[in-house]
Parts: sequence; C-alpha cells; structure tokens
Amino acid sequence: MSGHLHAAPEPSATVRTPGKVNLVLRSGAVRDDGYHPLSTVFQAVSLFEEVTATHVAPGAGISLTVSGPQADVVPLDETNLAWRAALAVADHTGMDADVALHIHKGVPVAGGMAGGSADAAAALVACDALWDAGLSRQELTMLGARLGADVPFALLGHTAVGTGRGDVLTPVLARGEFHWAFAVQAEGLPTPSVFARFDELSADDPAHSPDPGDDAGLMAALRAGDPTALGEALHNDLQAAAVDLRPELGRVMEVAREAGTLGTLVSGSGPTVAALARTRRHALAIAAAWTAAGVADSVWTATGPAPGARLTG
Ligand SMILES: C[C@](O)(CO)[C@H](O)COP(=O)(O)OP(=O)(O)OC[C@H]1O[C@@H](n2ccc(N)nc2=O)[C@H](O)[C@@H]1O
Ligand SMILES: Nc1ncnc2c1ncn2[C@@H]1O[C@H](COP(=O)(O)OP(=O)(O)OP(=O)(O)O)[C@@H](O)[C@H]1O
Repeated sequence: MSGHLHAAPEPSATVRTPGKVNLVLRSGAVRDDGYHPLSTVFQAVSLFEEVTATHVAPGAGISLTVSGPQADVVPLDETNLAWRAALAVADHTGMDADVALHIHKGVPVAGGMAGGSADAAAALVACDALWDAGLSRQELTMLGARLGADVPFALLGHTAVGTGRGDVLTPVLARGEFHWAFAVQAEGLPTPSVFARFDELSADDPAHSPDPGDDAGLMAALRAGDPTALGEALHNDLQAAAVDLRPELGRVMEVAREAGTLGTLVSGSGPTVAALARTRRHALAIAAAWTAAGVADSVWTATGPAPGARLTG
C-alpha cells in the first residue's frame, strides 16, 4: 500500500430540471423584437435533464460532454445553452468561467418540450452552487430569461401561467398527478419556423393580441386534479402551424384519440405530440398504440407536475 491518500473527488454540483408541456398556449402577433406575446400555462413533467458542473484547473475554460438517447444531435460548443448559462453566471459574478459541464439528456431534443432550456436552467444553478456564488432565485431567473423564454419556467417547475415571452411566471395551484404519453419525432422542428408559419396563417389579423381565452375551466380542472376536465381544456395556437409543417402529426393525434386519450395536442412548438391519459396504464396503452401504428420514432410516458431545478448532488 502506498503512503498516499486517495485524491478527494473533484467537487461537483449536479442539478436536475424538468421538461414541459404547454397545457394552453395562446399567441399574439409578432412584436418588433421578433418575439410573440404569449398567454400560456406550463406544466413540468417527469422527464428530466441532469447537468453536472465539475471544478477544473484555473484557466482551463469551459468544456462540455453530453450523454443520453439523442446526445449525438446536441451541439458541444459555445452555442449550447448550458455553456451559455455558465458564461452568464461567470459574467454576472466576475468569477472565472472554468468548469467542466456534463449534460445527461432525458427530454426529447428540439421537440417543443424545452430540453435545451432545462439544460440552461440546470447549468445556472449548478455553476452558482459550484462557485458558491450565492445568486438569488430572482437573479438566476433574470439570467435565465436572457438565455431563452422557457428557461425561467425550468427553474420554477410545477404548473405556472406564463405571459410576456412566456418568461413572466405566476404559479398555479394543481392537485394530484396527471399522466402523459408523448410521441417523439426524430427530426425536430425549429421553434422560429413554427412561429413564422403561425404568422403566415394569421396574416389576416396582423396586430392580434393573445386571445385571453377562458381558462376558468382549465384552472378548475387543475385545482380539482380532474384529468377529464383538463383534457377538454387543452389548447395550442401553434398547433395548426406545426401540423401544416408536419401533416403527419394529425395522424399521431388521431391514433391517441382512438386509444381514448382525454385530450391531445402538439407540445409547444412541436413536433412532439402530448396525450393526456386517465392512468399510468392508459398512458402506456396510448404509447403502445402509437408504436403499433408506426407514427412516432419514440414514445415516452411521464407524470406532471414535476419540481423545478433542484440540486441532487
Ligand atoms: C414555444 C415555447 O416552447 C412555448 O413555451 C416557447 O415559446 C419557446 O421558448 P424558447 O425555445 O425558450 O424560445 P427562445 O429560445 O427564447 O426563442 C427562440 C425563437 O422562438 C421564437 N419565439 C419564442 C418565444 C416567444 N414568446 N415568441 C417567439 O417568437 C422567436 O423566433 C425566437 O427567436
Ligand atoms: N443543451 C442543449 N440541448 C439541446 N439542444 C440544444 C442545447 N443547446 C442548444 N441547443 C440547440 O437548440 C435546438 C432546440 O433544442 P431544444 O431541445 O431546446 O428544443 P425545444 O425542446 O423545441 O425547445 P423549446 O420547447 O424551448 O422551443 C437544438 O436543435 C440545438 O441545436
């Protein structure tokens, strides 16, 4: 036995963040800054991203590795949202941006479920913890909103109303557990293309505001934990645009209806289709129906709501 002690493991911080589905998404006309005013209700679901931030030698800079089912399609450079999040924390605090990041992806990539945004949120919290920067939730949320409209919700989790670009959040009371099935397509849809198609489809009303809608039924369903009522209240203004770009999504929703879904819609900007189920077993049955019909490249099941960004190690 040598006289050396084992080197202590490099200190690291691991943070878990959820993907999301928009239970309702209403969009107004494009603003001068290229964004659309939204009125949306997010629900975080139990598909999680995990980001680990590990100390490296001073001056080593940022490095990034990615694992998980679709790791090969995720950028490994400074365009990655987790990388940009680490830089944002360093800039904001004056710390040196020296960190090794690892992302384990559990949310479909470019699927309209905010996987990249979840990585940004997780990297913000992980770097804050690793560097002992002591940022408040408010500061993290402000940094997150600059990285992407969906990032603040990945920090918060659970169920929340989003206004502005989707980044101004108000938590919503939801009781119980909702069961979801997701039909994922290998080829993602770029969010800007879906909003651009939405603009073309609504060109007859170029100045419209997001329809305030009547979400009383949705809120009551969430408060009561009533999946049948929630299924009836699901709505997505971007759905027509996503289906226009990917007509095969119509068939995906039809198969979910044949399998008795309580409600089905395109998740966010798509192309993932979400179906609300009565039970976990029913969610598995809807997923099996998609597989049997050959309409999805992969099928996933999850529950919502799920917690926001949490340090797990
Ligand atoms: C579709 C949703 O997922 C619904 O939650 C989000 O609105 C998208 O959020 P995100 O991917 O975090 O969006 P960002 O990364 O901030 O923006 C990507 C692009 O999406 C479009 N975008 C996004 C959000 C918004 N309210 N209006 C938009 O028009 C813009 O073209 C923008 O350049
Ligand atoms: N950490 C990341 N993980 C995945 N994609 C990323 C990441 N950082 C940047 N990207 C880029 O962003 C694109 C969209 O990825 P993401 O998975 O966030 O889409 P999304 O789920 O549709 O997002 P949203 O629902 O927020 O619109 C990818 O095609 C990829 O090029």
